[in-house]
Amino acid sequence: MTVIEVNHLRKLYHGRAVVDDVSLTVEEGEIFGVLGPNGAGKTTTVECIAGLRARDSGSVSVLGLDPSADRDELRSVVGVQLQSAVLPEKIKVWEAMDLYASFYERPADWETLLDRVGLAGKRDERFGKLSGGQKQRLSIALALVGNPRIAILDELTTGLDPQARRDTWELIGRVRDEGVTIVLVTHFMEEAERLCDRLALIDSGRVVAIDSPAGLVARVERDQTIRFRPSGPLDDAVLKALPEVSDVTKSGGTLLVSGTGNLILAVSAALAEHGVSPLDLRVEGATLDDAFLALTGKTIAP
Ligand SMILES: Nc1ncnc2c1ncn2[C@@H]1O[C@H](COP(=O)(O)OP(=O)(O)OP(=O)(O)O)[C@@H](O)[C@H]1O
Repeated sequence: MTVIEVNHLRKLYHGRAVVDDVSLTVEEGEIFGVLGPNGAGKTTTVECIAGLRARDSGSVSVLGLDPSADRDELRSVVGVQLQSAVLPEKIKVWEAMDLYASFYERPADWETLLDRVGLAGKRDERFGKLSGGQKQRLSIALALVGNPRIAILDELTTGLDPQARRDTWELIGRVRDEGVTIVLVTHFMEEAERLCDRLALIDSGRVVAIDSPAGLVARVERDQTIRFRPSGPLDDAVLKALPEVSDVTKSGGTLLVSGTGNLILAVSAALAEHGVSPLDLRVEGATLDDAFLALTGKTIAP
């Protein structure tokens, strides 16, 4: 079931279109990513979906509601976590949860929610004393306190260390498993690749492609590269003779073999035939950034 439908969305600031032509649909129960470089119009797009900004043209439907006309109804079904935390430093964790819960007719039990985001032990801590990861998890709990069917999360893990980032991804996966549809704005390729079922790549206010992460990467015709240390002597000619292999280079004791098709299978079989094992084997393929580059001529990474 489609829960969000955006058609030809356009938003101007001072006469400049920052969202120029965005069309997308989000299906119930998926994690839908909005990925693109800084300033691409991602936040503005989701703010129009959440009813926080008025669009200039185009249509937006969220669970059958129009965000610009049905704001109150929308608020009870859509939870939003925005980029910057707006809580006062001195507010305690439980006070923030209690306050946000009071905005809703049928709020979630916030004690259970705090437990789910791993903050039960911090209920009496002041917001200003929380670590970056804890603040982020609190903002996720606040976005979920109204029992939303859709959660919109903007730059979820910016500023977090790698462990806190992975913990947050795991949390979001669990929230989705409980039935909440998630729209995730990000400029982290790894986050998009690991977490999202489908992604809209956005550049300069326009959607350049929508697909699964694997589907986007598969659009890039790029050689794969395999790196390994051969366990014994091996004549390069053995590998070069394989139709899948386009190039073989040596760097110290490491071989770099590039090619297309089922390269790994072909190389492994040839090595096995010659009694050689590939040590420290690594496979490098195309990434989402390669896909973005192929589609726009630009890279997402700053
Ligand atoms: N209220 C505003 N008034 C004027 N310009 C704005 C306003 N909000 C955003 N912009 C501009 O609109 C463009 C798109 O901003 P937006 O925040 O939607 O991009 P983004 O893709 O989310 O990027 P980021 O990841 O940097 O937030 C940017 O050039 C930004 O400076």
